[in-house]
Amino acid sequence: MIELQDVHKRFGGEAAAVAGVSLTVARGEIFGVIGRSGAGKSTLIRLVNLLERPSAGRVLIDGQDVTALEGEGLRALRRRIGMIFQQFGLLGSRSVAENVALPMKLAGDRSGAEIKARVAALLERVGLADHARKYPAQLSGGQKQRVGIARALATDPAILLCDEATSALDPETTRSILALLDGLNRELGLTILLITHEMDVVRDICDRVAVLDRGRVVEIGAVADLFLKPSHPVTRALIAEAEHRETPVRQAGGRRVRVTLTGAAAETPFLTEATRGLEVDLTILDGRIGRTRDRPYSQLLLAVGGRDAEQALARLAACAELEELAA
Ligand SMILES: Nc1ncnc2c1ncn2[C@@H]1O[C@H](COP(=O)(O)OP(=O)(O)OP(=O)(O)O)[C@@H](O)[C@H]1O
Repeated sequence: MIELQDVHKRFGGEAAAVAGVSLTVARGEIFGVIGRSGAGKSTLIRLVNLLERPSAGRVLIDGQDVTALEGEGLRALRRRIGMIFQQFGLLGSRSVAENVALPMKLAGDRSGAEIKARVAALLERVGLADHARKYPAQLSGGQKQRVGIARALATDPAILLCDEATSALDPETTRSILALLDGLNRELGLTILLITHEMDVVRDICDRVAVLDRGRVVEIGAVADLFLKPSHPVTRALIAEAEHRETPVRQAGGRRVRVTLTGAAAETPFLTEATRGLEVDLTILDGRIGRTRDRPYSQLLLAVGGRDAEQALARLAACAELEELAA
């Protein structure tokens, strides 16, 4: 659906903002790109709808090379790709309904009555049916982003690009906007490419994620895999920051193992089962329990000692992924 092939973007003589990125976003997927400030995220997402032109490489949408599109071809592409922004990008002099109607008016392929009906339906869907006549300045940040989403969907795009769409919002409003995007993805099969510097956003809503560092993808994969077994230092640091913690502070004797379970197994009493009837000293040194978009996970750092430690570890290994760490 979205395919970037060895895409580069250089501004003047500076180091390349995007330095050879290749990735594919499947139809109907929510794909996240995460990275620190300056990593090249905004540039990357703007290359998809050609708000920026690649210096080298190709951008394909549904198999079509769009890199060289101009004029009507480019306008048609932008109607297939909606976009929302951190600062919402609404026109302050237009009402909510007028903001949402604008892309349809510009496209010029719907009657006034059709536009009116579609604006009403879109505002209803984003929960703003009662705010059509208001102006952006009268809305909260979350409401403004809802207008942004309605406007982005006005031309019925198959793809939605989200450029730090929740970064200006508080945590609760962020969750409500993510829930809206999640629902739209499921209902409409909307493909969503989002960029963010927040690992929480990726964990809650994305299917897959790429980590961008200095214009390059340093790690890519399913969110649960990357989140629970990060291999690149940048990924590790982003996760540690999101969880507000350093590596474990507790100490205990015995063998140190990291136990990871995802899916239904994560919600079983696996510690009880692993130690039932055994003489084991089990200390939980650290733990992460939560869920990614599609599955629950439990990841515990344990110290396992006592006479039957071996047996308990064997039982754990049978139901979980087990990684032994240096003591
Ligand atoms: N129009 C431009 N002209 C010159 N340099 C640019 C332009 N846009 C971006 N850059 C540079 O490209 C690099 C990547 O910027 P970009 O905004 O894509 O990163 P980012 O990961 O989105 O960061 P942030 O989250 O801070 O926006 C930076 O060094 C930036 O200064």
